[in-house]
Amino acid sequence: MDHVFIEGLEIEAVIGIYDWERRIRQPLVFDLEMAFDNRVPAASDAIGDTLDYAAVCERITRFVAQSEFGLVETLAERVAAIVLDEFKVARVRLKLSKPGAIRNARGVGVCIERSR
Ligand SMILES: Nc1nc2c(c(=O)[nH]1)N=C([C@H](O)[C@@H](O)CO)CN2
Repeated sequence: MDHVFIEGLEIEAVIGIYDWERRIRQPLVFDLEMAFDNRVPAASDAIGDTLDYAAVCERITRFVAQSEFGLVETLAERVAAIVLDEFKVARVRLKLSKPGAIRNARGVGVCIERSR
């Protein structure tokens, strides 16, 4: 199966379980791999036939920037649901990284794969 991917989408949000984390915004990084048959847009050369990665980035950014979840697990699940429901994607693999959350680790977070 083909994919459309988004790599390193950076968005700041309120995220975390500690009191100090509720008072600041922290950077989050999203990587997504979305199952999509790219043969149709390849044949038509029409943006309307694509899974438009710009539209997906815009929607995720709008949602995440106003979110205030405690766990990265919750946020990842909600973003995956938006991609599946609103963009008619059959399967999405999503990695959500919270860089700088743990000293000496480049990033921590979750990887999930969900399908409709
Ligand atoms: N599996 C998880 N572990 C932890 C999370 C989380 O969201 N999922 N969050 C924290 C804290 O918010 C941490 O990021 C602050 O350093 C700890 N563990």
